[in-house]
Amino acid sequence: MIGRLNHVAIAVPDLAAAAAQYAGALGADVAPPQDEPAHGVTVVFITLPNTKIELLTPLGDKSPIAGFLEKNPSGGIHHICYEVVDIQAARAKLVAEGARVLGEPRIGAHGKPVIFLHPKDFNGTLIELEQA
Ligand SMILES: CC[C@@H](C(=O)O)C(=O)SCCNC(=O)CCNC(=O)[C@H](O)C(C)(C)COP(=O)(O)OP(=O)(O)OC[C@H]1O[C@@H](n2cnc3c(N)ncnc32)[C@H](O)[C@@H]1OP(=O)(O)O
Ligand SMILES: [Co+2]
Repeated sequence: MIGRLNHVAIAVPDLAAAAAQYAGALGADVAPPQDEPAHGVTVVFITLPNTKIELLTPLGDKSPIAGFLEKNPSGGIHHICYEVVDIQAARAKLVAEGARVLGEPRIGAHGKPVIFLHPKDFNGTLIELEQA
């Protein structure tokens, strides 16, 4: 069911510093910051030849990544995002298999519907699915 790796997301305490490090020390193609108020994060996308990196920092006082950064104050890998062809079909299959799907599909940073799967059901890794 899952297809291409769309992005690996890294939660960071200082978005500007992390973006500058990727652009400078790592010589990467770094896009400007993008506020995503519906998701409680500000993101910076970094385009690699075979996938993307999403740098994330909290936006607002109810960010879903606040707890993660409290536990990992220097930052860390927060989620991985796989593409699926049909998000509703993927959601129905995962619910039928007993996985905890975190809410209904919502429009993500690429203007496409996304859902999240609880990390405790997937080897300690938070999974995002994005409709391709
Ligand atoms: C910009 C839009 C979009 C895109 O298009 O790319 C995004 O990427 S938005 C990204 C941010 N949004 C989300 O993460 C939404 C889904 N996440 C959630 O609903 C919550 O973060 C969560 C996964 C339910 C965790 O909630 P939280 O309150 O922070 O933690 P808990 O205390 O409930 O945690 C339980 C348990 O899980 C561990 N945990 C938490 N987060 C992660 C993680 N990212 N990776 C691995 N494990 C995680 C946490 O440590 C707890 O474990 P124990 O301590 O063993 O109990
Ligand atoms: Co993401």
